[in-house]
Amino acid sequence: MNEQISPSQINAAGHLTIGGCDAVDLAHEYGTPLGVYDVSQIKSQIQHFQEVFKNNDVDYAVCYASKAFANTAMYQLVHEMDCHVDVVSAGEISMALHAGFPASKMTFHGNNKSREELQLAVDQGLGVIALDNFHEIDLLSDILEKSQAEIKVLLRITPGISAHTHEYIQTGQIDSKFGFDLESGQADQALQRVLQEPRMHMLGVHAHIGSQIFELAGFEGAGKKLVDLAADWKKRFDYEAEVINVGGGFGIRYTQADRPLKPEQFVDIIIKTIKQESQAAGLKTPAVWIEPGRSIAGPAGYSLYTIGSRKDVKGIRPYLAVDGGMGDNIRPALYDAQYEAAVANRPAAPAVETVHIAGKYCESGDILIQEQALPETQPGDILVMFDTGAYGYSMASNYNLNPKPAIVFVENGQATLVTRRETPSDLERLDFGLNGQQLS
Ligand SMILES: Cc1ncc(COP(=O)(O)O)c(C=O)c1O
Ligand SMILES: N[C@@H](CCCC[NH3+])C(=O)O
Repeated sequence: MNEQISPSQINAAGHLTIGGCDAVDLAHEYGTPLGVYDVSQIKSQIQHFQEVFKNNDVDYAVCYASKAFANTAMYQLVHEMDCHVDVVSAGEISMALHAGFPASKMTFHGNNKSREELQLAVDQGLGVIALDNFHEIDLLSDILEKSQAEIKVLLRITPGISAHTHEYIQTGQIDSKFGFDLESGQADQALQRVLQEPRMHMLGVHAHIGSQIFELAGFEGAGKKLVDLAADWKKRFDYEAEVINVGGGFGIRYTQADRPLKPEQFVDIIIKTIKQESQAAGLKTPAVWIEPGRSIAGPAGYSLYTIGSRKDVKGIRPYLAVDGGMGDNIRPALYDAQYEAAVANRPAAPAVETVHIAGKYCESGDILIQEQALPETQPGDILVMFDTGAYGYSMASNYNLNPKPAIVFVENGQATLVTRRETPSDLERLDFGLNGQQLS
């Protein structure tokens, strides 16, 4: 049996349960592909982060990086759990506001925020703008002056750390599109500029070295660099950072080959590093902010698919196709990301073969799992893919005009539909006919 499944998750019918709900019943009731989130897993990961901060006696904010997975219910849930959020677009800001998430607890990120997005952030009174470049400082300055408003800012720094992860999800190396570079003096210039802006309140520094990182050294290095920078700024510009935000990126287990530290263990070491280095440099201990996305949403998410066609090729692994694929999870095609799966209606059955799990999209690269050991399967069986909660639904597309799946939250045996499945009319709603008129 897959090591992701504990015997207590198998019910009397022999089916996998998620959050106390029968996965096969969920698939039949809500249809497939289906995203299922175990709410108690989300809550307990957030609590683990919060406990680590409390144990280390530092001021903090856990800012959920909502790009990992956002819908109205998720914003409500993380608000209930006393989190801040990291938002990166007018869409994320609007949905968070719609969900009742307080603007004051949002940090706005992005390497090319538009004037309209910055204006929205100012009008709504967002808590913090993470400034990424000089163009943005000019835009924000102009907007604040015209709106007679003020706002807190963080400076996003590129710390010059190449984290060991897929190159598409590295962000801390010098050759990066994000943030102010340290080596060339850009970061110093940005600080001096912001300190002259009467309507910007300089809160502190930010760095995010990348995503799905397992090595501690990168996080420790980023923490040290940010404290060194804060100490240097205190000395040279008489400015002391109140907040050091180390971003997210804590790696999670997708397959047996992954053996990361627990996300809160990374954070514990980051906090200790920042505390020690600050004391050694004669600085007050700053508040430590983190921005975990994947580590909160990823392990709590499961994708349910219905198994359909099968193609056996002589001498080669069979292709077992499911009713979703790269449209609801682009990660295997984009990053060669690895996942594990099981048959939800027979999770304890012994494996008899190794198959490719193929999606239904018109791309040869639409393979969700290259090698998955499975028991014998028939069309109609329900396949569960584990740890799909981050960057799956949020990166979903309508390729081949397939609708995006529904999302269900489960907890204590109760299921709640929180995002309905798209329908063909959802896909047509933005279109006009050749004559420029909406077709009835
Ligand atoms: C600025 C920033 N913060 C936080 C995150 C979240 O990262 P992760 O989902 O790996 O925790 C990202 C995405 O990589 C990011 O760009
Ligand atoms: N989308 C990426 C993570 C990028 C995070 C955004 N900076 C992934 O699926 O792994």
